[in-house]
Amino acid sequence: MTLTPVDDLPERAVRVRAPGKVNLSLRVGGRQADGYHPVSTVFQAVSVYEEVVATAAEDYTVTASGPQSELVPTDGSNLALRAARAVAERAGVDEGVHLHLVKGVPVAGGMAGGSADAAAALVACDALWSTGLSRDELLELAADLGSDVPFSLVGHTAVGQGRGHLLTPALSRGEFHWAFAVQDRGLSTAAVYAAFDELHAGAQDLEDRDVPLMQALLAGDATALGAALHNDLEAAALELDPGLAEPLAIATDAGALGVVVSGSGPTVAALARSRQHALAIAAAFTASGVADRVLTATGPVAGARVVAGE
Ligand SMILES: C[C@](O)(CO)[C@H](O)COP(=O)(O)OP(=O)(O)OC[C@H]1O[C@@H](n2ccc(N)nc2=O)[C@H](O)[C@@H]1O
Ligand SMILES: Nc1ncnc2c1ncn2[C@@H]1O[C@H](COP(=O)(O)OP(=O)(O)OP(=O)(O)O)[C@@H](O)[C@H]1O
Repeated sequence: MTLTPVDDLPERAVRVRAPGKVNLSLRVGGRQADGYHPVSTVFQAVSVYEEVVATAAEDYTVTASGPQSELVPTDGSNLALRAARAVAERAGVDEGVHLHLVKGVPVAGGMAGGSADAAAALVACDALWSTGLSRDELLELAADLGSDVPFSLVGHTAVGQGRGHLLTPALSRGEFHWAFAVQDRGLSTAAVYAAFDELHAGAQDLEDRDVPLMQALLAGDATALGAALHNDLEAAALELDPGLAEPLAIATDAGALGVVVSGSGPTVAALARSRQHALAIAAAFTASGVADRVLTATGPVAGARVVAGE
């Protein structure tokens, strides 16, 4: 098969874009026998993107560019490379691929950057090799790669249950505006869940706690959404990284409608009234020196999709 060359892509190459996420609500139960925690979460995909360019090759290799790309492993542990191998194995493909990752999502930042790479690689390899895997097959491969990978595939807004991998689409009206305080230092997701165990003995009740949040989304009401933001991992992230109290406070002072640690942190997500207000909160983060980098974004946005080379 020869794919039509598009813009600067070589022949037999596919470019895919996948979004990062914010957990608008993340409720966590007690650790299960398999080492994971049952969660009830509401994901929103945001316009902070990873790009993956997959080029036909004999071997499996990966390179990365963009902010913090030096932190991304380029050996077999790379989640995107593992995703490519999973597609090949499932579809019986006997060739390799070179993946180039353009990092836009913070690394180890709680916004699912590695998961977005994996979701993008699944979609890219499926297209590159014309494997024609079904949506359900891709979702199954995604869940095996990581709890957040299925959501990076589907995007928009969804409720996640189980490990976070069982998704139900949720209705959301309009566009929400965000400012993010990004840190160079990452937080290990496993370490944050372990700190959560130390802080919380016994299971939490996960049932029906997000009715006001779902209503806020349905109404497109940013003020109500801001009031409903919630993260059970926030105290654990703050325990491991007490400095995160500063961006949380700065965003509140700057009039954020709500502010929350994103997933397992350390990125802090502030919900703004408008695009202008998001820029003002980002400027407050920068001026006060509480972030190594700032981002502004909107949500919800689509999941992993081919942008060139199909
Ligand atoms: C914090 C969140 O980003 C919220 O969406 C996710 O729960 C984490 O998703 P992820 O990074 O894809 O996590 P995985 O790669 O599946 O798991 C990494 C580690 O996090 C812990 N983990 C993850 C998900 C979960 N429901 N319970 C857990 O205890 C486990 O120690 C696991 O070994
Ligand atoms: N393609 C990848 N990009 C980034 N990190 C990767 C990748 N593959 C494996 N990793 C490893 O996974 C770790 C977590 O990376 P990631 O950027 O996905 O964290 P995260 O955004 O906090 O994840 P989540 O929000 O899903 O918990 C990194 O420290 C890195 O060692």
